Amino acid sequence: MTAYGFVGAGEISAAVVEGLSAGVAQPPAVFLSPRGREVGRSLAGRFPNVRVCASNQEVLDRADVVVLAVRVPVAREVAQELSFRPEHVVISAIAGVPLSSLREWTAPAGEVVRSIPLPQAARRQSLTVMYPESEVARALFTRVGRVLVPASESALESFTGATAAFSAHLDYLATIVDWLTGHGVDRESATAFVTHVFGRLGESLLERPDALDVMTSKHTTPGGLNEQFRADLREAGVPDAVRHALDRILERVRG
Ligand SMILES: NC(=O)C1=CN([C@@H]2O[C@H](COP(=O)(O)OP(=O)(O)OC[C@H]3O[C@@H](n4cnc5c(N)ncnc54)[C@H](OP(=O)(O)O)[C@@H]3O)[C@@H](O)[C@H]2O)C=CC1
Repeated sequence: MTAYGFVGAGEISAAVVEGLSAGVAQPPAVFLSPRGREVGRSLAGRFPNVRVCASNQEVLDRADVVVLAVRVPVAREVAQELSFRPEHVVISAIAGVPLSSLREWTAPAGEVVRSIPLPQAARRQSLTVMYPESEVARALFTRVGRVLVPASESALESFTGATAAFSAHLDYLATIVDWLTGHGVDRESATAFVTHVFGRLGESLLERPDALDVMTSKHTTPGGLNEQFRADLREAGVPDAVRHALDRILERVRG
């Protein structure tokens, strides 16, 4: 069975490793780099298939499939210090580092793939965007959810841009909670209501491919309250602000 190595044992590696291991009858062998000691120790303590190596190079020596999951500023230095082999398949989770750089840093590795695994990998519910198509990367990410391969590297970068919207989305929900608490509702009830309503809305969106259009029109009765609220936000320039902010993220992602 394929052995997986992870250089960078932080939040996203922990999610993928948990998805590969938790409750799996025959989990693959997983080798972790020594940095991020807390995460590594915890994963190795929970899962017998997981081992923390003495060095980043040991990870490469033990695994043919190597996931790079360090932060952008250290990525070049970390990769260039290592000796890759032609048999290595390198799967980068690092946002904003193009395939051309990754190939240069990891030569003579045989295959290099970019990916955007999601934290839901821990529950095997990631929808991992990856590029280019790769049987080996697909096999890894299918173990922790589903896979989406866009038409180009540039499209993968657009998906990276979209991931920047998570926090603002949660902030929008927190604004509604705050507004409720300023209008006669205690914080606990406000939070319970908002997380319930929008959590269930999220579940409904997953049910069918056209759900976004269908749900939007279902919740926009002509002359109704939702229509008025949406029109107010549009008039205030919210969609344009979202597009502009995403454009700025994409510029940053593309360096
Ligand atoms: N979090 C997410 O949802 C997603 C993250 N990504 C990408 O994955 C990458 C990692 O993100 P994330 O997991 O959140 O970051 P974290 O900061 O949680 O993890 C990064 C890990 O890299 C370790 N590290 C630092 N220097 C080295 C080194 N020289 N050798 C080996 N390991 C090192 C850190 O160790 P220490 O703690 O000791 O500093 C830390 O454990 C980023 O590039 C990010 O863009 C991609 C998709 C989703």
